[in-house]
Amino acid sequence: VSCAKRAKTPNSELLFLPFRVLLAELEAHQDAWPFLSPVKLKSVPGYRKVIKKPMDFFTIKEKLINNMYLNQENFIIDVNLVFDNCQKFNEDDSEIGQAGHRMKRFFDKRWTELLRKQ
Ligand SMILES: Cc1nnc(-c2cnn(C)c2N)n1CCCn1ccnc1
Repeated sequence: VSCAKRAKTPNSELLFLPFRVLLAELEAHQDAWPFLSPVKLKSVPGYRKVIKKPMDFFTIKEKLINNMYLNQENFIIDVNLVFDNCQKFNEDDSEIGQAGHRMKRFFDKRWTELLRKQ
């Protein structure tokens, strides 16, 4: 059975509700623009070579909707992959690099607030 089917129970929907809320907040953030959709590998020289596992907010949302996150850990790993890729490919003082640092700080803050509430 594919993971999508196995995780289709209602409580998993409930379990992942905070992630959908959190992801919506990330997407609505003013500094989210570099991360909203997959990097166009054909038009960004070097990206495919340097970044082994590209990730973006749209892809994360697709995986969430298709129940492909079997636990909280995998969701966090993908979100952090977005920011780690950004830091790897962009200088800290670049536009995109700065956006990535601000987004990571925002995510870390909201994630700990969410955890404390549970
Ligand atoms: C995310 C991310 N990390 N690096 C890039 C990127 C894309 N082109 N160049 C030269 C980069 N350093 N991106 C994607 C940024 C996507 N973007 C750029 C303008 N609007 C969205």
